[in-house]
Amino acid sequence: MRVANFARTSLRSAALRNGEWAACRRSFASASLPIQRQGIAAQEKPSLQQQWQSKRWQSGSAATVLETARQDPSALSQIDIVENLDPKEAARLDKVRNIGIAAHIDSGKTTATERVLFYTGRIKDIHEVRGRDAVGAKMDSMDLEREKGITIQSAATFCDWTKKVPDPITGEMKEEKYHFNLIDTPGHIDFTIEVERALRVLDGAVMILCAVSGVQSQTVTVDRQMKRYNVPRISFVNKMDRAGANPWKAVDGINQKLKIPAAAIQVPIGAEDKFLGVVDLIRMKAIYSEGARGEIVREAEVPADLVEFAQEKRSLLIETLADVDEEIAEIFLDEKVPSPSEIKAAIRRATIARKFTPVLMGSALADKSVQPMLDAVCDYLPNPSEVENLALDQRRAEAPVKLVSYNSLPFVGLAFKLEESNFGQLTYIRVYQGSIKKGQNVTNARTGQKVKIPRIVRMHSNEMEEVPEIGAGEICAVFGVDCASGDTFTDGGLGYSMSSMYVPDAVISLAIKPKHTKDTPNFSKAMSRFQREDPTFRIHVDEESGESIISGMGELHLQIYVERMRREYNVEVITGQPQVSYRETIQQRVEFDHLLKKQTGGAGDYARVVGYMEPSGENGELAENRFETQITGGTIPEKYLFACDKGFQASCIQGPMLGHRVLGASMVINDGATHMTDSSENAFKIATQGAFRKAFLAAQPQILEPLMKTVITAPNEFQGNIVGLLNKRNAVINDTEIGPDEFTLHADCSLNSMFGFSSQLRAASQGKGEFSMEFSHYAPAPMQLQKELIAKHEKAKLEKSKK
Ligand SMILES: Nc1nc2c(ncn2[C@@H]2O[C@H](COP(=O)(O)OP(=O)(O)OP(=O)(O)O)[C@@H](O)[C@H]2O)c(=O)[nH]1
Repeated sequence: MRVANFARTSLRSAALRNGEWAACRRSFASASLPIQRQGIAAQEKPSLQQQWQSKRWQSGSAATVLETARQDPSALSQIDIVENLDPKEAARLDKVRNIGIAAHIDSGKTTATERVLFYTGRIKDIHEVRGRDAVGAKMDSMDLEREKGITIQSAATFCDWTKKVPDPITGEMKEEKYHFNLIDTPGHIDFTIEVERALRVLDGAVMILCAVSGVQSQTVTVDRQMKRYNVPRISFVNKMDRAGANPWKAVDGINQKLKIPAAAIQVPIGAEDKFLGVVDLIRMKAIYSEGARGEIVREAEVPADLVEFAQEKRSLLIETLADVDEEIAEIFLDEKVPSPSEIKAAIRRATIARKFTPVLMGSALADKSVQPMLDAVCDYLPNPSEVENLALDQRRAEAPVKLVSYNSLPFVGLAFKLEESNFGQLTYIRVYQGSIKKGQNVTNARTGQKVKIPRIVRMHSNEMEEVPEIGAGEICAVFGVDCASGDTFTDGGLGYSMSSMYVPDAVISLAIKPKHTKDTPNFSKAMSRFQREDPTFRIHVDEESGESIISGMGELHLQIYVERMRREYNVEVITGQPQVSYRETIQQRVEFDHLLKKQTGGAGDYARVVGYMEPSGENGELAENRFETQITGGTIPEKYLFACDKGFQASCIQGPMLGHRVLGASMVINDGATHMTDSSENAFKIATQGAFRKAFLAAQPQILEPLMKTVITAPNEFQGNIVGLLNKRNAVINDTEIGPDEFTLHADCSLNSMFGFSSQLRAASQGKGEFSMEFSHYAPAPMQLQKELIAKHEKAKLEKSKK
């Protein structure tokens, strides 16, 4: 990395000698400014933009610019608008930050958010998670969250932060007001969809780490999610007051485990119960949080005994930045020391480009050093105009178009979360372009339906504040809009749609029914609400047993819904044992020629389908199910082929072996026959299902089970016991890190073997071990298990047929 930078730097030096440095620097700065969302590779300067720029210089008129944007928004970039079009709009956006707080379980996300709300004047008092006053933190508004001390649903809020900045000329302190839209997310993997949808719509994130544990299993998951949505982040090492706190372990973890260049921009003053504050390495100032709740921020000289250490860490910060930022590399190579403003600008550029994360530290619980973290949000995370968001223009063959956070452009927003409230469905919307007003008509891009927005609110946890309008780049919630999570709304005929969030597969299921039949209507109501709100929670009726089966991300996920049913809908339920969600697949190609022919008087059924089934992936890899038709000569008309596709999709939902979903199967229909009077869409659907079943069972079928990435941390003395537990479960241990006190073990375990593991781990580690599990992939289940599952399934079918 550094070698590459050296090469670039010498080019840069040549440019400098030729007096081109200023131009070169401008073009570098603007090319690296916007970050790209939705996974489309960043372009340097699109030609359309260049065309547009020349247009801008020719016309020089704001009205023409706006008209061009309306006719062809793809010809504009955020930089053009923000820097050149409307200074007022640019100034508004410059002070907006849409941020999420995400981290491993129990790192202190909710505790830190509570301080943010207090220091920004949003709440009057601080209440703790599981605090003695039994009030609970503001963002954990659900009773269950307060009782269990865990966050279950993400909660949105907004607040204004007044940052004090020195005037560059006079040096006098002046105030700058920033507006934050903030989402606190759950840490537990079972509620991971909440993190997915928050990160999908946020522009930046604060990744919290524990000062004792550093990078933990869920930190790795959250890191993956941030990378999925190209979200830049700052890192905050919390719990500096805890015994054994060591922020450098977290910094190393980010560099080594998450592979993100990271450097501390602060060093701690004191540690554990003597933790007093931090040294700001950029300005070389000590910052203390004082007053009853740390509300007084006092700056002082760096304590003498810390000067040398702080200098050392400052040099390390500059060195790390030189690796990821060309301007600092240049200064570094010239053996000069960059100024504080040069360091800050480099951190901002590199963070927004996702090449670097600055690391801050503090203790939310001890009310220490939270305010500098808020300043860092303003300094280093992007404003909405610095993030490139794309939509697909459905009227122009889904051509990607840039959305511009500019109020006067047509409205485009994404519904990222639904919630049932006393006043009807509440839909959370991120406004990407244009503004949205109360009473305005908007169109749902998926359904084409036009809806009127009767009410707009800003959410503050479970409270809401009604507003008449929300501008571009903001987050709000609206009432009375019937839609699905992930729908795009636009002004009239804009025809744009945005990509939705990633929804992981359910891995666990259980049979459920109301205890008393009188509760059935409420049971159904609750089920349909939970399904609408949470795309990872699903319900279906098992055709063979007739039971309702709910499925989700883990035991806790399903338990929470069972509990919510009791509390919120007054429905007691009976549940079966949690079951693993298996998958069924095939291993070889099989041809079929299936005829459905029924003549029972009157109109009969006739359909013949010919083709083959084979694994849909190559070289034994699993791929999505695929249906294809290769009919020549019209032996099966188009409308019947459509019915065949439906038959295929239905067969994939309940596989022929266990009734679990099918994965990795491909079906091709290349011939067939119809009958003048007896053929129908239904006949072709049933014929395809019949062909599927026969061919599937002949194609070396196999049952797949979910394998879970499992991470266990425990004190070193229990390592033997825990490895023993894993061996009994045939787990594959991939890695073990041994620290001075604790070890961390990474293993792949089958979900089936992990039932009851938490109590056994507790027993094997005197309650000191922790583990987390996340779905990794599907793999063939052991032969013996496959046989047992099939036998059990056949037995259940037989018993049902006897009834
Ligand atoms: N010692 C210490 N404890 C802390 C600190 N911050 C939070 N805690 C404690 O850690 C526990 C978890 O805190 P939360 O704020 O609920 O953590 P979270 O990350 O929001 O938790 P989930 O959303 O459930 O993953 C609580 O008991 C807090 O009091 C800190 O700075 N120091």
